[in-house]
Amino acid sequence: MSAVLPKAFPSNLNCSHLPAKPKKKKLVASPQVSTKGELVMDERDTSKSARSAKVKRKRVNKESTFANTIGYGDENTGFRVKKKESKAAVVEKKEKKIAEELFDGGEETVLQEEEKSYLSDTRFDECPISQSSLKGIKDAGYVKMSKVQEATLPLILQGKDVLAKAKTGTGKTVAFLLPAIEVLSKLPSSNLGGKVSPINVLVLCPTRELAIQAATEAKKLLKYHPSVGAQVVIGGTRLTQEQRNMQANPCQILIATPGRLKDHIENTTGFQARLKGVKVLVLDEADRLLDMGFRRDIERIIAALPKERQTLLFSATVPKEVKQICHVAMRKDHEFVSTVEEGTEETHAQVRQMYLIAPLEKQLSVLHRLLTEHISQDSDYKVIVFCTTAMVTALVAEVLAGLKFKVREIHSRKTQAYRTRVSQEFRQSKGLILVSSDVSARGVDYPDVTLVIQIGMPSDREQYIHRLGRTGRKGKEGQGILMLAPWEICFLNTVKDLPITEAAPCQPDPGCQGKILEVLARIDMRNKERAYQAWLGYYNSAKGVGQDKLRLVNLATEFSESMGLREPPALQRKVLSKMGLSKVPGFRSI
Ligand SMILES: Nc1ncnc2c1ncn2[C@@H]1O[C@H](COP(=O)(O)OP(=O)(O)OP(=O)(O)O)[C@@H](O)[C@H]1O
Repeated sequence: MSAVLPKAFPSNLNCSHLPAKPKKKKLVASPQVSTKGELVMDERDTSKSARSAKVKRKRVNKESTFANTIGYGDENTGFRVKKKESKAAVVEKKEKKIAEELFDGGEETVLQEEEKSYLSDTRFDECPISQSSLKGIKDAGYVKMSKVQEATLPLILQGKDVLAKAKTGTGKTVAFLLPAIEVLSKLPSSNLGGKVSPINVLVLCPTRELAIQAATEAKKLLKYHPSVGAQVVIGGTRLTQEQRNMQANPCQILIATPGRLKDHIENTTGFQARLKGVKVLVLDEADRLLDMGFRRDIERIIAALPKERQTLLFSATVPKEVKQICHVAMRKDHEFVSTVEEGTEETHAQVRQMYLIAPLEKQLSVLHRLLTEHISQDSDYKVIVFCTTAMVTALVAEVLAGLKFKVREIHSRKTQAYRTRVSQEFRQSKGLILVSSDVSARGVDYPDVTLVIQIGMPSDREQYIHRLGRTGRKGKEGQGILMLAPWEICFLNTVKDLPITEAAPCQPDPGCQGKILEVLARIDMRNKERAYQAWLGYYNSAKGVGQDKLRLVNLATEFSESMGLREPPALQRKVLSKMGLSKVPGFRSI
């Protein structure tokens, strides 16, 4: 099913690359409903909307039946109440309320129908899991298992090592936490309860935000397991504080980022001994944790764990290399589970993907146009703009704030307290743009993100998929736009099997470039220098771009011009040397 894009996104806009968000149709009487109670569908309704229409039609029929019963019925008058007998006034009021609820519910039903795609038919209460876990699940509002949860639970409960692949936003966190908690709850009680109990479940996550989020999910599931505790150890917080927390509170489940965990292994008294209790090791975003950036830390951590343990690897992307090296962590006879059908895309069909090509000097004004269009279409907009590096993220956020967009920024140069606060705010907000580096690329579960924009080529295909996966979660619709400079087109080769289509060229608003230059002129020169250096560092090691150093000089100059600079900033000699660029003519150094 490649490249079939729902026509429900018409390209009838000024900026025609931006799909219009299908308007939620309220099921009050409207011209869309014929006198026969059928839904009149316009041309845009294709298979998906037709599916929704079925549900809507059901509601409409319900409405007319209900309307007949209570004396509504004139569709053209908006189901106004025909006042019959005055003694019926109270009843009428009640009925009207019910009718309103029914109609509001109609819209919700449509959404739920669409959202069901990631769920299986199996209910949690049909599974062999403890009452305490079931109560936690119920309180969390989960009734049916998602497909990946259904597929992995029996295997994990049998004690198998599992490598699991399932699309973004389909409930992988619960898929590994729930059975891990079940394994824990079956351990002899000597393993539980004491304040300095061994660590039994170790979950590793590549980013701090993700670790915090997994801990929050664990706490929901542990609500009725009073003697079991989950703690988090992540960078950017005080090591001593974490040491105290792990001493003072039950900590059978530890959720950690690799660097900080290694720090505890090396510096926290008694920690290694506690790790000897690990029965289940989880690598969330396993492909990321096993790539070169983390591999050493992971090997060091695994060396500190008992060999007799169960290991679970989860991710939305499992490239071949991961299958080849997963023996680093898992037993040979592990099971590979994928809920992504062979030959189908790893991205969601309900997320429309587009790319557009814009030279660097136009990218900010194109971004301005994309955001303005999107905001005008959807007052509940929630957008993530991904940038290549932390300092470029900071710069883009500053420009967008200067252009009066409602923006927050998140990247590794911010303190952890700030990151946690912004992350929390964005999770709960609507009408907000989050400009982010890859700290938000994987795993972070922000509900109802309407659009993901990626500026510049992502580090690889997997990162593209994970960033895109911040929208269209739990079966909802979403949009993704990848903005590339003309010389980044090579990246498209890596995603050519995905249904990503080219957008029509975008004409920025006249006058916008002038405003952007004004904003750029007000930005501190140091921020531009940092962005330039970071940009250079990123593309210097980017596949398909960084090899030709002479070309890189020109591209970096283009980037500095896009920030309104006449000449590129000078870099410290040692920085150029670290990047292997000190002998390349054309860079200015100090
Ligand atoms: N069975 C379920 N029913 C309803 N909602 C669920 C269920 N399981 C998980 N969820 C919710 O689905 C959302 C997505 O889950 P989660 O973040 O674990 O997805 P994921 O597959 O790990 O995504 P990613 O690949 O981006 O990390 C979360 O808000 C979670 O609370």
